[in-house]
Amino acid sequence: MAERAARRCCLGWDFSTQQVKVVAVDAELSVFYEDSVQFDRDLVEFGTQGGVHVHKDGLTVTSPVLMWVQALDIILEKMKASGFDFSQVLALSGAGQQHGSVYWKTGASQVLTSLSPDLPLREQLQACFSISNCPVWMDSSTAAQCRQLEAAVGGAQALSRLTGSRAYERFTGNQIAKIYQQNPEAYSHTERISLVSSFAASLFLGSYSPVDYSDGSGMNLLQIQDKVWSQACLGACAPRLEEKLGRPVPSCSVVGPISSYFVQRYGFPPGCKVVAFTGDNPASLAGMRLEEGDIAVSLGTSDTLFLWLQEPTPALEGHIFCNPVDPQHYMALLCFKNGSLMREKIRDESASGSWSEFSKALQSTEMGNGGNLGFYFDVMEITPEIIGRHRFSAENREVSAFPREVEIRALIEGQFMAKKIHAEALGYRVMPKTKILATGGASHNRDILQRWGAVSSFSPRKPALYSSHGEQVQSYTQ
Ligand SMILES: Nc1ncnc2c1ncn2[C@@H]1O[C@H](COP(=O)(O)OP(=O)(O)O)[C@@H](O)[C@H]1O
Ligand SMILES: O=C(CO)[C@@H](O)[C@H](O)COP(=O)(O)O
Repeated sequence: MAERAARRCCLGWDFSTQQVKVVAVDAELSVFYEDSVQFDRDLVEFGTQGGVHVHKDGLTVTSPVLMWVQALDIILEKMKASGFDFSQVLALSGAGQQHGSVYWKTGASQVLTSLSPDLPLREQLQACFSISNCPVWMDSSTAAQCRQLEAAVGGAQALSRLTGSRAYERFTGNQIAKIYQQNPEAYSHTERISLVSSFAASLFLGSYSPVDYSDGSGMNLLQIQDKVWSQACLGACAPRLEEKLGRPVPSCSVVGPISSYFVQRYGFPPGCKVVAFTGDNPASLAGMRLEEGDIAVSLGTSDTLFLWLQEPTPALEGHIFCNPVDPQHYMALLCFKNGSLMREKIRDESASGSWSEFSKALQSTEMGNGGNLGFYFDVMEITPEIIGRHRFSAENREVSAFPREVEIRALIEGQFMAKKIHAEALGYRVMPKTKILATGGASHNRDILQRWGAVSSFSPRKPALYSSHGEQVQSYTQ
């Protein structure tokens, strides 16, 4: 305990789809404290599944904002109970699931700046939001708003050149437009709109934290080259939007010292710096120290593929975001919605809910699956827009079912084949020195990673595959 008390550190937070996580990192970059609060397990009163509520239309997907606030209360109390020495925290920053948005009610900023250290955040912030269920990245209910936005700026290609992406249903500008159109009263009572990342930073700051360039690129609102809001896009989405968003800032900006609430309640030093929070994928690019030529695959709730780019190359598929490390550079990203939750479903149906049974099935089947192929999209996919389960036998006939081991391998090979095909179509190239770095919950599963390595090796140039802990899972030499 004495040693822990003397350890100066920085905290990293992650407000992701299924949980809030924290890590403490010391001066040698060693992680010496980790904790998490899982929404479904630890906050059952909110009744989420996978951290979200899927509405009756099957398209609208939201999360309760107070669940995120309470998760922060719980995790800080757990840290305090474990004897964590907050006085040694020099700075903190973090990440949030991308695209989700939080709507602060008029007067909320006053509450944020005058929080009482005697009460948890949840109790004090309950009346601070004009929308209690926040749209999140899994939402695909804004097709109409997407078409309106593209029409307003001269088409999908023009929007992509300007903001890095054609209109996507989960992107925040389209979500804001839907809220303005369907609930104008709530919109007019909103004084500030945050992303999940800048919302989390605002809690620590005790005032509104700006949106950073990198996460701001996932809104269909930011001109990614000039780093300013596009007036055409703002105007197409909702009135008086610029004042509700505030000015965007570089992702590495120090946005201020920690709020006195955390100093008094937990013992943080008053000088503890809050660095702008960003999106979880940009944060992974920074944290994995991705270099040019490397490809990262994040296997969180979503599966994403991303890489560092010098120059933006906007297209009709995939996204270009501002780079979180170097504001002159960019990152490219592909997002697949049917990631971990789809794997969990097949695990439950075909492997008795056990990852080790799932692994055994992968080990007992051959690469290529005897010619059987499967593509599994239980929810409307993002890349490409498709839904349903599609299985093909070795004779290329569509079939309705596979034996369980074949089903499991078809899922994993199909998921990674789709990633490879879409990535190559966008010009991602696996070079002899390419490292493929894997992160996210499913990257702990060596058997899944090994199949991914095998699918990558269909390429004539063969990469090495690493887990986020730097362990080489598979190496292919020429
Ligand atoms: N051993 C494992 N094998 C495969 N998937 C796993 C394993 N452990 C965890 N996962 C998956 O990781 C997912 C959560 O990943 P995580 O990166 O924590 O998500 P998020 O950050 O989006 O909340 C779960 O949905 C789960 O399916
Ligand atoms: O929509 C995207 C990226 O564009 C998702 O990747 C979200 O950022 C959610 O991330 P995870 O919770 O799956 O890590």
